Order: sequence, then C-alpha cells, then structure tokens
Amino acid sequence: MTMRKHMKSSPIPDLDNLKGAALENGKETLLRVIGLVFRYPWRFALATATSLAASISNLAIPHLLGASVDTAHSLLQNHDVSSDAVIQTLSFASLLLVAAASFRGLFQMISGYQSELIAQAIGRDLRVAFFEKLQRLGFDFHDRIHSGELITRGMLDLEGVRGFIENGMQRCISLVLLVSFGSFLLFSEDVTLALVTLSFVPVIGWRAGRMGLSLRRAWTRLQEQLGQLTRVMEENLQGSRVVRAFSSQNFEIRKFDTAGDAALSLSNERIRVRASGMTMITAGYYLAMIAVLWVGGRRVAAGQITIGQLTEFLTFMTLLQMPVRQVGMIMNSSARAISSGKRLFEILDLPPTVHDSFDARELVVDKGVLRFEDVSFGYDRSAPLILNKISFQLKCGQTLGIVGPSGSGKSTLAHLIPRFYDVTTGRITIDGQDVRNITLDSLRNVVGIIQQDVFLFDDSVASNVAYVDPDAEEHELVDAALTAQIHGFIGTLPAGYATRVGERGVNLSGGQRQRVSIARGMVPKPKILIFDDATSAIDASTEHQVRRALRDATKAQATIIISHRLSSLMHANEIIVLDKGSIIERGTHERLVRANGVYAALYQAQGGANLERHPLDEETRVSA
Ligand SMILES: Nc1ncnc2c1ncn2[C@@H]1O[C@H](COP(=O)(O)OP(=O)(O)OP(=O)(O)O)[C@@H](O)[C@H]1O
Repeated sequence: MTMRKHMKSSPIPDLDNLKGAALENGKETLLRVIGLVFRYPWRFALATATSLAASISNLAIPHLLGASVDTAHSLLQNHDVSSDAVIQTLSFASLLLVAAASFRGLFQMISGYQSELIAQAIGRDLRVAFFEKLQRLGFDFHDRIHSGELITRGMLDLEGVRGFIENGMQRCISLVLLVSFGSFLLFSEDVTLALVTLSFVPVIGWRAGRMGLSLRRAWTRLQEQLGQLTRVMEENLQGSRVVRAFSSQNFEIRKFDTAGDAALSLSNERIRVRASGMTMITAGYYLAMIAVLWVGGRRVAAGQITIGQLTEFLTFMTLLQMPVRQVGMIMNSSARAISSGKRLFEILDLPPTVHDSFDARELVVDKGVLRFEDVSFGYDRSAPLILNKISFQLKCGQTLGIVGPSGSGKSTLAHLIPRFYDVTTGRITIDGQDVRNITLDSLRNVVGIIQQDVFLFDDSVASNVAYVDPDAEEHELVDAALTAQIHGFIGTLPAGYATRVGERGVNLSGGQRQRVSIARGMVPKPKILIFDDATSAIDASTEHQVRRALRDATKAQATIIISHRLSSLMHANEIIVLDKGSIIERGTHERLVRANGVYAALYQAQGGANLERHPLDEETRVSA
C-alpha cells in the first residue's frame, strides 16, 4: 500500500515547458479563438449588426426619457397647455420608449440566436477537428498522454472555447458598443458630466485586466486538475475488475476524493478572484453614479443642463448596471477560453511524427517481399535502443516465427512494419520500397496485425469482424470466422452474428475474443499478416485447428507469428530468437534444436521431444 502513489499530472511531458508560455501568449490564443467566428462570416456580421442595432435602440431609451422629462417639465410650467395635451405628449413619448425597448429586445434576440448558432457550429467543427487529429497522431503521442486527459481537452476545454463564443464574446461586444456609443452621446450633451459618468470605466479596465490574468492562471490549473480527475475516473472504470479483485474501492474513493478536493479548492480560488475583482468594479460604478447625481444636481441647479439631461445621464448609468455586472462573467469566460484554447490548440497543432512524406507514393505489391535491413529502434532517443540491427527477409507464402523472453522487443519489431513507429536507423522495405516513402493508407492495407491486446467494439459480432471492410459479403465473414474457429460458437449465440459483444467484448471469453480478433484480421486478406501473441488465450487443441485453417487461408501471404508457445511457430520457414533487442539465434526448428542453444532450452522446457507436434505442422513446413 505504501508503494501506491497518486498519479502525477504531467499530461504531455514534452509540452510542459509550454505552460509558462500559455500565460504569456494569452492574447494570441484569445485572438485565435475570436478568429474562429470568421468561419461563419455572414452569421457573425448579422450577429454584430444586430448587436449594434440593439445598442443604439438601448441608447435611445435614456435619450427619449430625458427628452420626455424636459417636454413634460416645460408643458407643466406652461399654464396655457391643457392636461390632455400633456397626457397626449407623454403617451407619444411612452410609445416611442416601448418601441425602442421592443427593438432592443428584438435585435438582442437575433444577435443572441446568431451567436449561439455560430458557437454551436464552431463547437462541432472543433470536436471533429480534435477527433480527426487524434486519429492522425501516432502511437508515440498516445503512449505519452492519458486518454482521460484527452477526453478532458476534447470535452471540457472545447466547451470553454465554445462558451466564450456563445456568451462572453457577445456580451463583450454589447458592452463595448454600449459604452462607445453612449460616450459619444454623453459627450455631445455635457462634457463634464460625461467625464464623471464614465469615470468608472478605467477602474473596470484596470481591475478587469488584473482579474483576467489571475483567472487565467486559476483556469489553467483548474483545467489541469479536472484532467487529473477524469484520468482517475477513466482509469478506475477501465480497471474496475482489478479494483474489485483487490478490494481497493476505498483506496480508489480516497484517490478520487483527493483529486476532487484539489479541483474544488482551485475552483474556489477562481470564485474568490472573480468576487474580489467585481467588488471593486461595482463599488466604482456606484461611486460614479453618486458623483453623477451630485455633480449633475448642481449643474441642473446652476442652469447648465436640464433636468431631462440629468435623467438621461442617470438612465444611461442604470442601463450599464447589468453589463457592468457581467464584466466578471466576461473576464471569467475569456480567461477560460484562453486556458482552454491553449490546451486545445496544443493538441490540434501537434504534427504527427509518423505521416505521409510529401512525395509518398502508393505501395505497389508485386512479390510481397518484406525486408528488414539493419533495423535499430528506440522509443526514446535518449534511452537505450530496444531493437539492434535486425535483418531478415520474408516472402509471400512463407512464415517467420519470432520468439524471445518478455520485453525482448518482439511486439516492437511487429509495430515497425505498419509504421506505428519509424525506425531509428536502417530500413524496412516491401518489394524494395522503403515503408517511409509510401502512403500510410496503402501500407496499412497491405499489412494486417492481430494484436496481443484484443479490443472489440461494443457492437455486433458481425460488425467487429467486418470492422476493416464494412461492405464485406456475408460469406467472407463466415470464411474468416471459420478460419478463426469461431463460426461454430457464433452460431450458438442468441442472435448469431448480430449478437452484441458488450463493452470491449465483455460478453465473450478471452479466447473467444482472440478468435473474433483473428477473424477480423483475416477479412481484408492482407499480403503481410502478423500474429502478435494472438493465440495466447486459445487452448492448444483449438489453436491447432486455427493453424490448420490458417495454412490454407494464408498461402498467398507472408506471415509473422510471435509467440511464447513454440507449438505455434515450430512450422515456420525461419525462426528468430530475440534477446534484449538482438537476434541471438535463427534458423528452422530442427536447426535450432540441434544448435542446443536458447531455443533448444526453451523447447526442452516446453516438453522437448514430448512436445506434441501435430502432424499438420509437418505438412505445413516448407523448406526455406
Ligand atoms: N510504448 C513504449 N514506450 C516506451 N517503451 C516501450 C513501449 N513499449 C514497449 N516498451 C519497452 O520496449 C521493450 C520491448 O517491449 P515489447 O513489447 O516489444 O516486448 P515483447 O518482447 O513483445 O514482450 P512480451 O513478450 O512481454 O509481449 C520493453 O522493455 C518495454 O518496456
């Protein structure tokens, strides 16, 4: 238990050094987020135009009110005017006010509606772009970043960006338009009172700037912590069987609690920053209002402005009350957009390490000869190599067996063929074409790999088998299932091929999952087929049957079999024994047994001469 440590939050180690830059580059990120709206220029133009119209309608209200007060005041002082005429004038002014308020409501509604449509569309675009990026980034990326962290970025961070476009940006535009046009009107009425009225604007600017910076820091930390929380939950759900098997629920709950508490305290910090920033802004606003009343009252008394003009100034201040209150929300939303945008763009901007070169060509398969030429590979350039100068050649119709202790590099070797990773030195060719010079799609259509870790989608057996080729004919699926010795079992399922396998294929046994996975690998009939310990969970007798079926099915293919079980690969044309990334022995089964080395020892350990050799193995062995 003492060994248990909480996961450290270092989502993308290589990108950690960018975190400081994330704060400095806030403006750039915000501009990039804002720039997203230009994907929908007409909608954005309509949203801005209607926001402008709403601001103008809004500003007409204080002006009309001021004019009405002045008119009513002068009419009431004029004893020659009948009360009906006063009521008529005031009714007309009221109608104008209702019209202005209605237009404001209408324009605001259109502007809000358009902004929401733009935000939803951008949310969709970003989600698709993010998902597409995840499909393109290589294994090395997925090795380094936790899927929980990616889910947080693809959902919560994306929502932070979308939310700003939907609310923050529109409110910010409305506030700026209101203050700008309002200032113009107020200055044209009375410069002194306009200065007093707008005296709180610099306070907003100063406080909002400071608040924005603190909120950005708080959001960056909070988003990272939320990523940590998602990681804990995701890992717990993935490993729910292990958790229950070791009765570790309480440990897991404590782990989640700790991550949750950290997120809560960061969230509280954010609330505190916002509340303290808003206190000063609100105080500045009310002080300015008092000052308008005091200075304005004196100017009315001195006959410098009319009572209607004072009403106009005070109504303008009242109109600003709501947008000023929203400054905190705008700053919060923009701070979140910056921190979230940064985290989102980090992924969107990552170039895939394994990608098509600019002059990549389609792979042309003739004889289907796979060659490893002095191939060395390391996952990390600073760490020791995992594979050392590996060379071999494999032709169509031949089988290569790879055996070796755990961690000797067998799967790594297999992963280099479809370019899950690129070789560090040396080269891999298919019919003389370096795999780095051919398109990934054409390469991966030719190389099929049936992996050690079986992953089935929560779909029907048929959909899983036909995953690579959804248009495959029914007989092709049946043929593949027959080869994998799973057709009979599928027939016993309640809905046959239409039976759902459950999440990760939970409704099937380990061996059944492996056989469905083999069937899936057989459907596209790749020229080079790799079995990476793909039969480890299948019983020996069924495995014999699988191999027997494979013998016919893979006659025109080059096959690589990686296995700890010698019976799986004894029939190969060549067997290579790997140890610490180097080939230490190679040859046919008989030659290796005669050599009395590591392979022979393994052979003896697995039963030696008594190791049952199925007659089919003899039949299938082809001299090299
Ligand atoms: N994605 C990775 N990043 C860094 N190191 C890795 C990665 N995958 C494997 N390794 C390391 O590379 C070495 C070879 O691993 P590999 O999976 O190729 O061995 P293997 O021979 O297939 O083992 P096994 O028989 O247990 O499946 C191991 O030391 C392993 O720790």
